[in-house]
Amino acid sequence: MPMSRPEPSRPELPTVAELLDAAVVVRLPMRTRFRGLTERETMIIRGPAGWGEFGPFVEYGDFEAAAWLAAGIEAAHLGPPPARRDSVRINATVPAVPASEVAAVLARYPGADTAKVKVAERGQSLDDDVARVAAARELIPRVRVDANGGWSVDDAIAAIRAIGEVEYVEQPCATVAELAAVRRAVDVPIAADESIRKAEDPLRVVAADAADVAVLKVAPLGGMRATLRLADQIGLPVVVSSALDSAVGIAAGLAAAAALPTLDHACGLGTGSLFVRDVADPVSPVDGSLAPRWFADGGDAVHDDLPTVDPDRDRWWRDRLTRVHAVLSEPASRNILQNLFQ
Ligand SMILES: O=C(O)CCC(=O)C1=CC=C[C@@H](O)[C@@H]1C(=O)O
Ligand SMILES: [Mg+2]
Repeated sequence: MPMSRPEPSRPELPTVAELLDAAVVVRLPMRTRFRGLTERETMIIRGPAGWGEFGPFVEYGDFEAAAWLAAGIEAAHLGPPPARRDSVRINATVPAVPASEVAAVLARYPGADTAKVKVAERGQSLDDDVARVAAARELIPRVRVDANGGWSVDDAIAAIRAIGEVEYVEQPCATVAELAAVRRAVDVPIAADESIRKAEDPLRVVAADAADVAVLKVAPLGGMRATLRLADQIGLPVVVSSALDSAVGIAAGLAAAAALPTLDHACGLGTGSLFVRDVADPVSPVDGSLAPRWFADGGDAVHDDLPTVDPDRDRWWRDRLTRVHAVLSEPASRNILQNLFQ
């Protein structure tokens, strides 16, 4: 069991100079296209409590990125919350690959009993989805699918019927009202992802009876403690999932998952397998589970030789960090920091 420590007292919000000094921009090449990406750019930042990650996707604006920065600062300056378990069951993540490639993807998740299969990929057909899910189902006991809001209500109902039994369907449509309509029409459980992490009010999915499962991502929700607080408020079974983070962000996801009072579903924290190269030694799941790790003195180490970016991209990320830090420092953003910093 990882040691439980008392919660640290509220430190000062680090200055932008402090963060910039301790930040490294990296570009991680990927094995397969995922979320339209073949490389993942992100920033890792060292602080007194270890490494944290600031990796909002490049198209995100500064306001949306503020929660991601809060998460990175929390990790680097406060460290993880007390753990309640020493391993976290994870799902295999199957990108929208041809059915013939599913076995090779699943082979990277030894012992996993759950696969999350991407569906509704732009430019592909329902037949592609049905074939990909069937290929996964042949090899693994439990399959969930994620449509990333790509279906209309009618398309979702038809697709869910064609795909057949699954553990749940994640974000079949874009809006909360559509999720609720699909949920009323089918027997399959519905999970909300974008409807929580991109929502002004993440609890609307509950008020609208729109979901059976909450997919929670540490970075867009503003950190590990924010994730735990939302898990408590939302009152649905939770799946902690990655934001396609480097090993540093995954460590924060694992820490949040390890700190939850209850965790009954496999978590989407195995996306390290999608990278050809990461910021630290990759760890493969053992018996379908990952042990929490933390990148700090006395814990795990990030590589000395990091896959850094060219000066233009480095400057772009540093400018972004500077702007987003300014957003986070505004009084109106204090709620994002949840009173964790002075
Ligand atoms: O949940 C998983 O198995 C992996 C994480 C994952 O699917 C995602 C990570 C990052 C961006 C998202 O498009 C995507 C998701 O929608 O859940
Ligand atoms: Mg999702």
